[in-house]
Amino acid sequence: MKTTPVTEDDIARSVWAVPPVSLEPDGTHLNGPENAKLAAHIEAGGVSTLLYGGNANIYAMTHGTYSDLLDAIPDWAGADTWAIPSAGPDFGKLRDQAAMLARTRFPAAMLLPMTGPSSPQGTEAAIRDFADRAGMAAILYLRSDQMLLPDQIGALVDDGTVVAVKYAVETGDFTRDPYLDRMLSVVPRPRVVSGIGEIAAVPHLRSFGLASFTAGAVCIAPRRAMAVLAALKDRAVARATALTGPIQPLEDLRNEHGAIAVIHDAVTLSGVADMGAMTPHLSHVPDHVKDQIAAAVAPLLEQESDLTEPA
Ligand SMILES: N[C@@H](CC=O)C(=O)O
Repeated sequence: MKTTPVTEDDIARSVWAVPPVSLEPDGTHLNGPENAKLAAHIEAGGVSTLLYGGNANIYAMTHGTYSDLLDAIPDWAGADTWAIPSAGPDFGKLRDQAAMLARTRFPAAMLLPMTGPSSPQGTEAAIRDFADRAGMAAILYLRSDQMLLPDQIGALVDDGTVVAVKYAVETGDFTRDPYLDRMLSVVPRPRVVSGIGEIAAVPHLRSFGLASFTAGAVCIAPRRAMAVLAALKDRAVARATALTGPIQPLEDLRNEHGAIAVIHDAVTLSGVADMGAMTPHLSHVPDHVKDQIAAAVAPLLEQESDLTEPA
C-alpha cells in the first residue's frame, strides 16, 4: 500500500473505486477474506486507488469496527495501491478518528460530508483540527456549494491541509457550474476529481478538465471504468459515453433505491464478493429489486473480459 505523500500523478492515475465493506451478520465485525477478494477484483481491472468512504457506510461504524478497518485496509490493498480511509462526518467523530488515524501510515484521509448543523467557518476549523491531529492531509468531499466558500478551499489546498477534492455537487447540468468555476480559479484542476460516478464523469472531465473520478460501479466493472478514464484523457468523448451506456441500468437502480444499499447488494449479487450485512440506518433492498440488480450487473461483469486488459 502506498504510504508516501500524495502527488498529482497519484490523483490522476486511476479511477477512484469506492467499495462497500463486507461485514459479518452482527454488522460490526469485518469479513476480511471477502473484503480482500473485492479489492483484488478491482485491482485486477487496473484500478489502483481505493477510497473507503460513502459506499463503505463508515457513517454507521462503531469505534471498534472503524479501528479494525484501519488495521485491515493495508492487508486488503495491493503493494502499489493508494488506499484512502474516510473519517467523520461530525466534529466528535473526526476528533476520535483523527487519534486512530495518527497511528497509521495512510498519507491522507477523506472527510465525509457533514449534513448536520454547520457553517463554512466551522467546517474549515473542523478540517484544520482533523488534519493537525491525524498528522495527514485531508481530502474534501464536497456535496454542497454551501459547505465552504471557494476561497476557503483555495487556502486549504494552498497550505497543504487539503490534498485533493472529491467534487460531488449536483447542479442539474454537469456542464454548467458557476461554483465549480469559482473553485477552479483558486484550486489547481489536477487536485480535483469528479465524485458522482462514471456517467457524470464524462461531462465533468470534458467541461472542467478534472483529474479523474470516483465511482461505485467500478467495483464490479473496473476495466470499463478505467477505459472511460482513458477515453476522457484522450478527449474521446463519444467513446467514453458509449462505454458508460451499459452502467446506466445499475445507476438507475441506485438513484431509485439508494446508491449505497444498491451497490452493496450489487457486489454480492454479482458474485464478485459477499458484502454481508448492511448496517442501520440503511437496509438491504427488497427481493424484487435484487432481481433487477442481478440483471443489471450480469452483463457488466461478463463484458469485462471483452475490454482491454490492464497494462
Ligand atoms: N457516489 C459515487 C462515487 C462514490 O463516492 C458512486 O458510488 O458511484
